[in-house]
Amino acid sequence: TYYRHHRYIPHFYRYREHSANTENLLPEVSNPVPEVSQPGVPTYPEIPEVFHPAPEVLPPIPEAFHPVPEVVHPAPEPYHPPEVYQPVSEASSPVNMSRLFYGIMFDAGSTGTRIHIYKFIQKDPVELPVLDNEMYHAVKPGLSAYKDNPEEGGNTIRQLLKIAKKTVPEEEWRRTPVVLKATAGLRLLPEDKANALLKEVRDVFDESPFFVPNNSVSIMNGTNEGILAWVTVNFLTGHLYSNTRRTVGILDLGGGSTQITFLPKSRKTIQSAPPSYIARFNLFNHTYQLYTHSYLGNGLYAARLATLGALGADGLDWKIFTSSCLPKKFREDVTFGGTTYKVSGIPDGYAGYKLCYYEVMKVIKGIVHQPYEVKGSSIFYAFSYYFDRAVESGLIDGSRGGAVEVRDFKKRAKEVCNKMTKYRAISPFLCMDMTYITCLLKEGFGFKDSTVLQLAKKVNNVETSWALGATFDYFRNLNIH
Ligand SMILES: O=c1ccn([C@@H]2O[C@H](COP(=O)(O)OP(=O)(O)O)[C@@H](O)[C@H]2O)c(=O)[nH]1
Repeated sequence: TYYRHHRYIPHFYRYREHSANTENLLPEVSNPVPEVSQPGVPTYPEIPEVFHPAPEVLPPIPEAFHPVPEVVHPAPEPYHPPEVYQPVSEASSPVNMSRLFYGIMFDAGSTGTRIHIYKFIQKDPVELPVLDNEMYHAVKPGLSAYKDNPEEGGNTIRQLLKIAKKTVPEEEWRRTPVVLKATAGLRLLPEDKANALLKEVRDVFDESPFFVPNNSVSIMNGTNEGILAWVTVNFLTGHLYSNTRRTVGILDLGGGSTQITFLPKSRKTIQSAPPSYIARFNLFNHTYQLYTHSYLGNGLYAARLATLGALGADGLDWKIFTSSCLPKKFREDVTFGGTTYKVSGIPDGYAGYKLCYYEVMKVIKGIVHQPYEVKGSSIFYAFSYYFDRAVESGLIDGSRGGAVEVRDFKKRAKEVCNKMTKYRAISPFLCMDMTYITCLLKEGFGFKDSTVLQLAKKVNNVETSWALGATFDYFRNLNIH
């Protein structure tokens, strides 16, 4: 929680290694295009194909395929080991003849920097390549907090790279790409400050032993952020394996921005959307046309400040920003994106759900577009702060996640706001956050009370984040347009 920023020393707050289970199997590579290798540029096994037109009736699964129902189905053609693979030395190979490769993706978010180290295995010749596991690690605060001290920001990256060096075997370092993509935190900074941070990261990458591709450090645009999270979740849930139109939508609530992405079923959704909200990308012989939008300034932490009237305000040294969403006696300095604000409840005023709802409406009304189809029956996966707040408020169990209806958020928001003292210890912002989430879902996107949201932090043991999709995009250009 950022309001305790002054106690933050950048530190590792999560460390885990987990193996993706067999549902993360990547099906076989089809027709690998031999790559012309360029000096200094390592070559990789192709990210195997995750999209095959599914035959109408599935023939029995041959032994060569892991028998994972729904996720893997036999490819229509016999398997030919791709020719582009580099021989992998025995030392780096768990079993003889196995080929493995790694990808390192940094997520420089507004509230934290995370490293994802993905390990893919290509077993030869009868086994399929699998996404074997993800090493995930995070530090707080995010890079933007170092806007006036980029060197220190660079040190957080250096720290995380140490984990990469421990995770990736030394003989793989040289051909393991390291990429960083920044999201809302850097988008919200003045260009010169953001560029100084990016340059610092580039220098840190350059001094590392990993492969630093061209353009490996950048600010990602909101459209790509939405699409790549959609790719991750649909891959991990097995929806990219068959040629059905069945996919799941995603709702991502970050600190600075929020994304909604889904595959529209109805033409009207596409026709009635602002043209920039429709994006296309190619995934293995198929062009997907998605509804996607990222609302900059509508992430949870940016929305708090907007609700308080503090975002972009002047007189920050002396102004105190108040809200009826906060406990009356609450008073604290809060920091977001390296700027500190004085915030308080209304000591002799009213607090509670109704007033709070009215306040947060300002941040949403007329800003968030309601897609035509969202009232329909698509399944949406909601993660990031949707998940965190649902856990904090007791809506779901943190280790298992679960499905909730939009009306559950509303019910819990009312309870939290009308019993603020009870929830004060969990977070003084819980009422504001829960009310904002309710308002965003209902008044913003236009979800019905009965819409079911699948809340997840991980799917099949892999973080639900755009980072895996971005790694696919790196290895195999998805050609987002
Ligand atoms: O692999 C990840 C990446 C992010 N998050 C969560 O997603 C939110 C990230 O918001 P971020 O700081 O990235 O905001 P943005 O910059 O996207 O607005 C926080 O709840 C993180 O804990 C996560 O759970 N796993």
